[in-house]
Amino acid sequence: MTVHIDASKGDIAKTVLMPGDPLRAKFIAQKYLDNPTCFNKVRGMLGYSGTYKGRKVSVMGSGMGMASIGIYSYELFTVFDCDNIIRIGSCGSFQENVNIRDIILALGTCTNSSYASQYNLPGNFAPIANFELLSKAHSIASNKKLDVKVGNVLSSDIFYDDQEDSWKSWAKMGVLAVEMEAAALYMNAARLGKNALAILTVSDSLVTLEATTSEEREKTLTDMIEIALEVS
Ligand SMILES: O=P(O)(O)O[C@H]1O[C@H](CO)[C@@H](O)[C@H]1O
Ligand SMILES: O=c1cc[nH]c(=O)[nH]1
Repeated sequence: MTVHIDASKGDIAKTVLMPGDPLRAKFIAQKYLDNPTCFNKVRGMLGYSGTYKGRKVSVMGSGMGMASIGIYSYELFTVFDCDNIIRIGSCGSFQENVNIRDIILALGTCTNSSYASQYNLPGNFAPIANFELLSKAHSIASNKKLDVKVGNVLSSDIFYDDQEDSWKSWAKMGVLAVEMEAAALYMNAARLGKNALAILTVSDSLVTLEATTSEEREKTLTDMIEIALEVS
């Protein structure tokens, strides 16, 4: 038990799916897990464990931003002995060929956050996905005939950016999309010798300005959720 997660060690599976939104965690648990039980309600950050195809799996909200997922993923990895955290989130496209509802496997992350400064490295760290989780997700998506994109994303501390066009500089470097958590998750996993992957569904496009509604973001992310559940 921690001040943020009111559970005992055995309550949480080795693999945890983490959407940003705790209500998405509840939706996934109720729709996909057999015998789901809620292990956390602290701060409304709902967490559930159950079974999927006979395997124990947990799903818990991470909250928005690197500070929030930094806390929850650190506690899941260190106090609850979780081995794998798969973020399932939404993102905004930076590229013309990345359309809304497309799925991205975040191979690597760029960030404007200072999260890595805690490690006192003599240079910059490149946060990357766990290769086994990523290749498993990729083959599951291929078997489902889903055309997923694999590449770099930006994990940003800023949702409402005063520099409206700053994303174009990342786009020029081939960065596919922006979200707000993967870099911190990948750094915690690297530091603690654990495994992480972010699977993202494009909810809006900074290129075309198209967007999905918040109801769609909560309920229509089924392909991404099913890939993550199959990986678990
Ligand atoms: O859909 P989630 O997982 O919350 O992810 C994205 O949505 C939030 C911003 O609306 C940020 O958390 C961002 O990373
Ligand atoms: O962080 C995010 C998530 C979705 N869409 C965005 O534009 N930014």
